[in-house]
Amino acid sequence: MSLLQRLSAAQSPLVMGILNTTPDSFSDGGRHNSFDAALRHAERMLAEGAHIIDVGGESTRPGAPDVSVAEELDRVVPVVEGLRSRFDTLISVDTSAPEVMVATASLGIDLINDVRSLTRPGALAAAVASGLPVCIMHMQGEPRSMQQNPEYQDVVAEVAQWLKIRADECMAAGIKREHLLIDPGFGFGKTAAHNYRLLNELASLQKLGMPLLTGLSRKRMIGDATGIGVAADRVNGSVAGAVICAMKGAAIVRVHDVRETAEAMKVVAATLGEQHV
Ligand SMILES: Cn1c(SCC(=O)Nc2ccccc2)nc2c(=O)[nH]c(N)nc21
Repeated sequence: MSLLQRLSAAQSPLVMGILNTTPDSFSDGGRHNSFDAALRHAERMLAEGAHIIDVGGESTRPGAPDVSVAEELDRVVPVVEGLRSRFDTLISVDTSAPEVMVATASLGIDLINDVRSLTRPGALAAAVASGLPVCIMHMQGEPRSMQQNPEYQDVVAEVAQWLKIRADECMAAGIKREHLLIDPGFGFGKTAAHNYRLLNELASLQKLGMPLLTGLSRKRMIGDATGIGVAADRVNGSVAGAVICAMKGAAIVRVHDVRETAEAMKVVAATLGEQHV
């Protein structure tokens, strides 16, 4: 089934497993090992219940070095080919580069996941030409500086307004409305207070009429609330966040800890599924 078909059939959010292809995410740093390790990681996430694998070639952490398009292509294209040939899974590509969108669209991906919402030169045209569903995400500023001093009058209203305007611009450029997903961008130019206000009022974004994708897994906002400094140790808080997103209407949750999240989504499905007893 296509991504959109899966979304409409689901009783609880689809689980999007995060697959990092950046060599620094593997101890040896070698390219070959990174490829094998990435495919093994994807295989494990699929076995644990992931519906979508999100393949990213560029780290968007504050302070992360810029990655050339060539380097991003080198990391992402082989992994997408490997996933497509080995597994039956939905694939999203986490990129802002039009060249990467074009290259991976021809390989058969199911979603463009651009944290910059197609604002790079050529990205909007590439997304329109691909005919693929696109997730647009709110970010205040740029990854390098976005966390220095995030400020809003009303973060929920401003994020909603920004997403509506950007969605309208994408539709005006030729992206079909049913191909647009929206995302509040937890951690992208927000303080902990901003992030938790957005989480608490997530349901209000449903008025925009597009499926919600959320990604708070292992992020600083979870660390702030739990006092856990090491990202990989933030599993319980991340699963709690995914459940809150699910109960407030998220259609896709982007996570590191697939097994734990997929189990939690079964409890969500049991809860939300009981509409007519
Ligand atoms: C690619 N991508 C990212 S990368 C940032 C990240 O995971 N940081 C992070 C991860 C682990 C620990 C600390 C920070 N976040 C989103 C999101 O929230 N929504 C969508 N749609 N895509 C996204």
